[in-house]
Amino acid sequence: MKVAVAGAGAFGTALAISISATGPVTLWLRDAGEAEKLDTTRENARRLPGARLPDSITVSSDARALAEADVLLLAVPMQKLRGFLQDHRAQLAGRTLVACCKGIELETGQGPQDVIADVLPGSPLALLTGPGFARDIAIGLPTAMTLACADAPLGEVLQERLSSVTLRLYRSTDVTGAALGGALKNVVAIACGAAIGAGLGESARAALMTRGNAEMTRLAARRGADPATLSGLSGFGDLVLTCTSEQSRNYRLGLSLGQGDGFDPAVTVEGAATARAMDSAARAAGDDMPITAVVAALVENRLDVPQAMRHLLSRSLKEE
Ligand SMILES: NC(=O)C1=CN([C@@H]2O[C@H](COP(=O)(O)OP(=O)(O)OC[C@H]3O[C@@H](n4cnc5c(N)ncnc54)[C@H](OP(=O)(O)O)[C@@H]3O)[C@@H](O)[C@H]2O)C=CC1
Ligand SMILES: O=C(CO)COP(=O)(O)O
Repeated sequence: MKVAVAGAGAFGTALAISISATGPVTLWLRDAGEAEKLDTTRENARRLPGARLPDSITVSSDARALAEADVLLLAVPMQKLRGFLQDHRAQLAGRTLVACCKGIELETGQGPQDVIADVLPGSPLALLTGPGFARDIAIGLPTAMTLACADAPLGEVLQERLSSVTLRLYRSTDVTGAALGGALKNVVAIACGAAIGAGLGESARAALMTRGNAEMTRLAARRGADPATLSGLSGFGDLVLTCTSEQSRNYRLGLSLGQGDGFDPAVTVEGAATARAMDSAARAAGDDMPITAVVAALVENRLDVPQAMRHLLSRSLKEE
């Protein structure tokens, strides 16, 4: 089975390194100059400095490399996924597509699996998500993630090929639940970073994580997901990681909002657009998503952190 990773950002590079331990893999990136540099230096100095590319990784910017793969891991940011699929529709047709991004498309409210089905209907697809920082995966620290695939036999094949000695993949057939967990934990991480950045304390963070988890689970269940998925790696697991570590870009954006600092707009922070997309969808559907609503307001500068916290605390008292 020929495997390629599309997108040589931090995560795509880390996945290629991990998968190369058990077989050859192609790492595809769109920029020919960057591809040449990466191939020569064998280090992604821009996105994942310090991690060496093993010889079993072939670097390419040639779109034909996409067409040659049986399985393609899509490691581009959520808001760029549709454009990537449209640009390479011909090469991607017939391939098994594994979405590795976490988020909800701002314009449509769709998750990665829906965007793939929209652009390339009928493509066999899966989702790779869960708690794992690119750097940890790249240097071989122990990591467990979720491989979600509605087609159970295909899920088993992918789980077998994409797992390694240090990257342990658990299978699920609940693609909706896994996708929503991965998307929404980033929103809660922004809220937690904002609380810590504003000096509101660890108790506030614990409250946000717990009520955020309740919000994620409620929404996922309403959309047909198994609530148990949200207690697993792709939900609770990733929520814990992202809400407690400064390695997380979503958490760091929250910290900067709480501290009143600027944040580099070039950094990939999926939770910002996802909060806005989910807030609109929740309002339209009459769903109660208070943490998502305040994060959307924070990233749109409609509220500051003290106002956001006052808003959450002044809601009517209820049963847990
Ligand atoms: N980093 C991490 O620890 C983890 C990330 N993820 C998820 O993986 C996804 C990607 O994140 P990450 O790798 O960190 O992001 P980065 O910002 O590090 O990299 C994004 C990559 O996507 C490429 N890209 C953007 N648009 C396109 C396009 N239209 N066509 C081709 N390539 C494109 C960029 O290329 P260029 O350099 O040319 O702009 C860049 O290489 C996100 O959804 C994230 O949530 C999931 C788990 C862990
Ligand atoms: O999803 C991640 C870890 O599981 C990475 O989180 P950030 O995108 O916030 O850096």
